[in-house]
Amino acid sequence: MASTHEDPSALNAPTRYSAAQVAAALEACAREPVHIPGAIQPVGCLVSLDADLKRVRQISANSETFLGISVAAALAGEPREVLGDELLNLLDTELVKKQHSSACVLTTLREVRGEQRRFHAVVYHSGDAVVVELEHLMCPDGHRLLDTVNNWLVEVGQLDDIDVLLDTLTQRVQELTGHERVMVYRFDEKWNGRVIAETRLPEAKSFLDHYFPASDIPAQVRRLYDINRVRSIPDASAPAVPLVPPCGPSEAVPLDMSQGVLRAVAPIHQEYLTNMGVGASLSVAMHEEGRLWGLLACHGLKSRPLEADLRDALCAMVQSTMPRMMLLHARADTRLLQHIHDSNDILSDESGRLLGPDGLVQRHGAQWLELLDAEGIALVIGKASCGLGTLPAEENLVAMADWLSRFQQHDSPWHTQALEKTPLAPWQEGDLCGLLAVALPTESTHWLMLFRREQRHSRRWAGKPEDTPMIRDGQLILTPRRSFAQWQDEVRGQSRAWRNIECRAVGDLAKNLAVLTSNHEIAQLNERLHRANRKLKNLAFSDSLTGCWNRYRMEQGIDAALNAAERYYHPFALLLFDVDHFKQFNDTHGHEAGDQVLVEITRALQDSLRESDALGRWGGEEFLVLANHCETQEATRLAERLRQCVASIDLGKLGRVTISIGVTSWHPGDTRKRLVARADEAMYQAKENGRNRVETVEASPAQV
Ligand SMILES: Nc1nc2c(ncn2[C@@H]2O[C@H](COP(=O)(O)OP(=O)(O)OP(=O)(O)O)[C@@H](O)[C@H]2O)c(=O)[nH]1
Repeated sequence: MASTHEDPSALNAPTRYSAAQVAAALEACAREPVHIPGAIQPVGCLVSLDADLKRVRQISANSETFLGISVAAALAGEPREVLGDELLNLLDTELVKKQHSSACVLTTLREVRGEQRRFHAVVYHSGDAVVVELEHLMCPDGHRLLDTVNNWLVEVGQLDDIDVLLDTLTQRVQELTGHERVMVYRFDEKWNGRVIAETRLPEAKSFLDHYFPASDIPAQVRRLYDINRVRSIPDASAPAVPLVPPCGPSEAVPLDMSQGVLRAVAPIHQEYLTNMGVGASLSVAMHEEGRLWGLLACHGLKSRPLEADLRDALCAMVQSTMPRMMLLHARADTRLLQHIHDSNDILSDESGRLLGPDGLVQRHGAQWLELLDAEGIALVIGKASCGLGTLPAEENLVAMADWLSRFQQHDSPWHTQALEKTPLAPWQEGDLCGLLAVALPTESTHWLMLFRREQRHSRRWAGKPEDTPMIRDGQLILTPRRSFAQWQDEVRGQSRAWRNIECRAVGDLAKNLAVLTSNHEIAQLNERLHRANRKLKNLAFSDSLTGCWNRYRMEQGIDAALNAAERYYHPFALLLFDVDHFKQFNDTHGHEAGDQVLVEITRALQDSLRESDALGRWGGEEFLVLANHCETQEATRLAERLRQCVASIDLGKLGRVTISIGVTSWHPGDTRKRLVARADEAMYQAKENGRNRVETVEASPAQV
């Protein structure tokens, strides 16, 4: 038999009951007033007094056998006669004067039928009344119990594994109380219980790993566990002892016994225990950060008297287990977060270049998938996505992200175990039915998504849940289950649930990814800006035909050289040249061929110049060489070398060209204009003197 739904309360209903009928039955069950039964269990005796402790209001019908005083005498007499002076004084000082709102435990000696008896008293306020619940203390051995609790405190501190911790707790409790079966029962988010640890004797059947539907422990019973951690039923079949009178003198409802230990067992619960084969039961609530987390549940196959002191010691053991368990949970959670943070520590790849979204997912995705136990990870950025592992098609990822962007809050994770039950169902693919999605904080259309596969599993229920409901007086009511024989259903269409800590880890991951992808976008933008700047700079400073410096850049170069020369006396020279008979060349071979010649000359000369020298086009077919750290003689030698270089260029069918070079060198007091004019004069002389030659003009003596 297979069931695809998740709600165990629905599981309780065979198909002939409607959902509304089941809901109404559950609600009726949850209203059952279990805290005001008007009776107690026979293991003790209850006395309720006026708040000023002057009058007995109610007493349980077993007072004669328990305290040696008849109900009539107790109600007519003084509280002192019922409880004894010692307890009455303690009540006054410990509960009334200190205004305790929760229950206190007191012990007292009192004579009963000529014999001194020791009593354990749980005392508490209930409405206007002060309530005293008395139990006999048979063989008080406080030291043994203190030792047991102390030993447990030491042992608990040494256990580093939650499963071992809970198993050990059930073992120690079983050794202490002798119950045939001791279990830790954990609630899920829908209040179904699952037995996660168990110690039992061979005669008790195992409930380990079994589920109990939420209706087994209805809401009002769970609420009682928030008020009162312990529920002890030493004899499940013992008849209840009524309170006399049934209500307090001025009250219309029976006494609220939420804080006590003797509260009578509701008939429905008695029937439940009997059907389960349980003769005695003891449950201690386990809270995690104020919320009921589970129960330590002890079952005796027969009735099993339980010393009140032992019950208190057991409660202390369970309470001291919870902080340790929370610590171990917190440690495991911290480890997960730490792993996620560690994997984010690498902000760039080995070469120092920032990785883009795709690079990041490819590089770290496998690790994240392993840590988060997921099948696929995708980063959806607007209309595009990148990812790793098993994922829906890109258009489906984008459609899901689009829906999330429009309909979900962006500051908290969105998750599901069953996509088919959400509006994202149309885009679900295959068995990827679990999704955890977090918006990147920088951009609401960017989503980090993790997918989990369906995790089909069987749930073993303790008894067939359909056994529960029945029709009484034309109404569906919940009755205790009659059969606890194992029954199994199969859960389909669901992935493993996303834990809170996993949501947090993915939230942190999304934050880091947002920073990394923004950094990458900024880096890319910078790179583009840088390239554009370089291009602009080249355009502004270089000659478009030859690629050498343009006139503007050359002027800057001469000015810089002039400054360096004036300040540090760094000499430099200018070489101005143009192509001989270039007009004729152009006329013969065409302007384009002329251009080609200028390019060839530039390439050849640039190869033969030093790094510190610069070649620039001064205008038309005129070029300038700025030769740094260079005096006239050296400059003239350089010019000669350049002349020869040009003359040796083989232009194929175009033949060869020559250049005439005018050289001048810096003299103190020179300006750019003066320098260029001297170079021009020198070049003119070279032309005049026959071309294809070098001439030098020094500064005039007047200038020197
Ligand atoms: N192809 C080409 N020709 C250019 C360029 N700039 C200037 N010229 C030409 O260069 C020639 C220069 O001619 P002129 O100033 O008469 O001098 P020349 O013919 O070289 O004679 P000399 O300099 O006296 O040897 C002109 O025909 C210009 O059109 C250019 O960028 N490309």
